Amino acid sequence: MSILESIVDGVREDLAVREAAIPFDAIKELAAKAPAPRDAMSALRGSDVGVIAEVKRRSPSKGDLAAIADPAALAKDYAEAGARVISVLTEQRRFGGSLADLDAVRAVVDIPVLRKDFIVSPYQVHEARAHGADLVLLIVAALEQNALASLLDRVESLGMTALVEVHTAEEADRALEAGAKVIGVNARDLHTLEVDRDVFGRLAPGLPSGIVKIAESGVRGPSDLMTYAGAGADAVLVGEGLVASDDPRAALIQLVTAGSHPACPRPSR
Ligand SMILES: O=C(O)c1ccccc1NCC(=O)[C@H](O)[C@H](O)COP(=O)(O)O
Repeated sequence: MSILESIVDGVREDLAVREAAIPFDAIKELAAKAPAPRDAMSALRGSDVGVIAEVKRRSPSKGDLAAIADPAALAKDYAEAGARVISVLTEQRRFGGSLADLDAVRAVVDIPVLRKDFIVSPYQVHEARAHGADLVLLIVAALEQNALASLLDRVESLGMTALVEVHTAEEADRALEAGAKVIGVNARDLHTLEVDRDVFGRLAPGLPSGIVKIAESGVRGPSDLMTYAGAGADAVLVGEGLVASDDPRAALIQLVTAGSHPACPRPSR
């Protein structure tokens, strides 16, 4: 069993517990009552290369990264430092996240918030909305094609944006076939955990110009952002490079400054 399959097994078990506590119809109702989602597409399509800053405590590849006792304070720092979007890992077993983290972040920032999890059920989409998420991650490698297309439709029907994650050319074709508008190319292979920063440069030229292109994983500083920008990234998604630094706010300011520097290649549309 690959690491991704084992994560998804745990996610399904935890989901069954939550669904027993709050049935599907009830979570749908809560989602319908939530304030309207923010416009994530506009946030991601800036004239500079943007940064999606992640709240990430630990990971299967690296173990503990940062304690993050106060996710709201970190999110405020991120927003003030110029993040375009905040990503909140809500998976509990491997990443130490929770929906409470999402609530805490949502309560203190006005920019779009991404629920980063292993979404395999419509329930989790409504749950994300009920907790104030504006975007939801859909990982192609974790989903059959029909499920991917129907979850994507559901995300959009709730006014949210789907960040559809791929790692191979075949997955990119599946994302496009499903109707993805925002595609994240993850440098990390979720089956082996190997990080290959060249994957974005190989896949991005094959994506249509209208697609918002996000480079995910492996950004440790401004030069990685510049490399992804040169390969056509609209934005980069950064976890470890921020949370494991001595000063996440300062580390993010460096990235945001690099993304808006005149020497930084601009997103082409
Ligand atoms: O980070 C991991 O080890 C990991 C393992 C298995 C599935 C997903 C994983 N990470 C999720 C992500 O995609 C990253 O949190 C995100 O792209 C940021 O990556 P990084 O900047 O390298 O922390």
